[in-house]
Order: sequence, then C-alpha cells, then structure tokens
Amino acid sequence: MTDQSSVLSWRHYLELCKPRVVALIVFTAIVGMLLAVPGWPPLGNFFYGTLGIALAASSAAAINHFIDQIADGQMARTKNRPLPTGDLNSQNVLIFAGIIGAIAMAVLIIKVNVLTAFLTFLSLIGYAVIYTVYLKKMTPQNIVIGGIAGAAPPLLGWAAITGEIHPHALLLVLIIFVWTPPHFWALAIARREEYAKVSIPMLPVTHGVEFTRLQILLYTILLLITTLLPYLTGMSGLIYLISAVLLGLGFLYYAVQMMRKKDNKTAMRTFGYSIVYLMLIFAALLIDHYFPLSIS
Ligand code: HEM
Ligand SMILES: CC(C)=CCC/C(C)=C/CC/C(C)=C/COP(=O)(O)OP(=O)(O)O
Repeated sequence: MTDQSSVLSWRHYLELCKPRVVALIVFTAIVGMLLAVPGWPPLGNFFYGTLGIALAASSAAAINHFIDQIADGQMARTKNRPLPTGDLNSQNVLIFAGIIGAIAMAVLIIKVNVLTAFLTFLSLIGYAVIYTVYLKKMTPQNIVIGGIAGAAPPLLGWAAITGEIHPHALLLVLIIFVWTPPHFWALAIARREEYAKVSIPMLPVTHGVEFTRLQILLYTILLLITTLLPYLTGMSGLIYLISAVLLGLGFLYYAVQMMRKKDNKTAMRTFGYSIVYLMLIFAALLIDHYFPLSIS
C-alpha cells in the first residue's frame, strides 16, 4: 500500500465512526462526568471513561454503516460513504468495529468500572442492533425509542466517575431523549423522498409532513419544559436556567417557522440549530457547575 492510499484509507475508517456525531456524544458524556462531583473528577476515570465511550460509540457507528450499506448506497446523502463506494469492504469494517468495540469494553471494565461498561454495551447494542436492524425498518417511532441509546452518554459519563446511576444523570438523559425527535425529524422532512425511496418508515413518510411538523413543535415545547427540571430540582442554578430558557425559545422559534414556511431550507436550518442547541445547553450546565451565579 502506498503512503497516499493508506492515508486515504484512514480517512475512510474515520468516516465510519461518524466523528462529528460522536464528538457531541462524547461532549455530553464529559459534561456528565464533570457534573458528577464537585471540583475535578479523578483523572484516570475521566480519561479512560472518555476513551471507552468514544470507542464504543464509534464501533456502534461503524456497525450501523455495515448494516445499512445497501440503503445508504441508494440515498444521495449517504451514497458516498466508504462501504457503498467500495472504498472499504464489509469484512474490514466488521473487524474494525469489533476491535475498537472490544478495546472500549476492556478499557471500561479494567480502568473504569463494570457498571459503565455494562451500560455502554447496552447503548452500543441499542443503537447498532435494536435501532439499526429492527426499529429503523419497522416503525416511525424508530428514532424515539432508538433515541434512548443516543441519550445515554451523560449517564455513562456520570457512572464512570461515581460508579452509580444518579437521578441527576437521568435528567440529562431525558433532555437528549426529548431533543432527539425534533433534531432528526427536521432532517427527515427535508430528506423524506429519499427515505420513501428505500422504504424506511420515517415519520414524514408514513404520517406526512404536516403531522411531523406538529410533532416537532410539540416535542420542542416538551423540551423547553424538560430543560427546566435541572433548575427546579436544585441540580443547576440561574446561569443554566437563563441559558435553557433562551435556547429553548430559540428552538421554539425554529419549530414555529417550520409550521409557517414549508420549505426544506427552513427544516434544515432547524436541524442545524438543534445541534448548536444541544452543544450550548450542555456547555451552560458546565459553566453553571463551575461558576454558579450567587444572588445574595
Ligand atoms: C436516534 C437518534 C438520532 C438520530 C436518528 C439522528 C440522526 C441524524 C442524522 C440522519 C444525521 C445526518 C445528517 C447528515 O447526513 O449530515 C445526524 C447528524 C448529526 N447528529 Fe444526530 N441523530 C440522533 C442522535 C444524535 C445524538 C444523540 C447526537 C449527539 C448527542 C447527535 C448529533 C448529531 C450531530 C452533531 C450531527 C451533525 C453531523 C455532521 O455534521 O456531519 N445525533 N443525526
Ligand atoms: C455510547 C454509545 C455506544 C452510543 C451509540 C450511539 C450513537 C453512535 C448514536 C448515533 C445516533 C445517530 C447518528 C443516529 C442516526 O442513525 P441513522 O442510521 O438513522 O443515520 P444515517 O442514515 O446517517 O446512518
């Protein structure tokens, strides 16, 4: 193999890992770790926990590429992925996913704790097998149920530091769980024809675009209410509350715009905002944790 082709092949393996999605997933896990204790968490658990969760999520993403390769090859958004293009073959992808998945489990079991390894394994199976193999092809509620796996990382992070399942960590999971439908359905509206072409029963395909827009609006309202819970339970303070309300109103603005302007551009803008939203609301949790606003 020439130097150039091996560099290119690394790019393909990186693409298998859905690096931008995994980056945000890992960020939410890190926030879970940092919120779990006052001050700084133990460095070993922090480092190996992050590594294990990142590798497990990457392994799940690679398995998703393997299972979905035929459908991916038929949709414009995904047809240039390394399996449909033939840049990587199925066997190598499976070996890669197996190796990084096994390293993830070993790191979590040996260097972190068994609870985190177990929950991470459940998330991996939840996304790579239960969502990708079954739910995605079976029901328009696919991403709602499958969203549990994508929402788990703050809990994984928290467990990596404390070895326990804390109600506050479950609140963070709930926020991502409620965020997932508006995040994904906004994109699914813009891409509905492609999903219909490959018979994947996403909500805009099975129940129409109008109904999906309404669901996005309702989930966005629910999200705004859910994000008040960290403040109301005393987990977070005013900086978080103000951020959550402003960011939530921003999301609501996009959801309302989608009810008014029925074009794909507005839907894709909402999708883009959903990503910025999640990043910022988790950043706000962090800022609030380390620099709480005290009003005397
Ligand atoms: C079942 C749950 C989820 C579904 C069905 C879903 C679906 C998608 C899809 C189809 C895309 C692709 C957009 C593209 O091709 O550019 C995407 C992008 C993205 N998702 Fe999600 N997502 C889910 C959960 C999550 C979670 C939990 C996170 C992070 C915490 C996340 C973060 C992102 C990010 C950062 C992108 C942009 C990636 C890029 O720019 O390439 N998603 N999502
Ligand atoms: C911690 C751990 C192991 C978590 C795994 C969770 C994980 C990697 C979630 C990713 C969510 C996601 C991008 C779903 C889209 O899949 P899709 O198949 O609907 O989208 P696609 O068409 O872009 O492939």
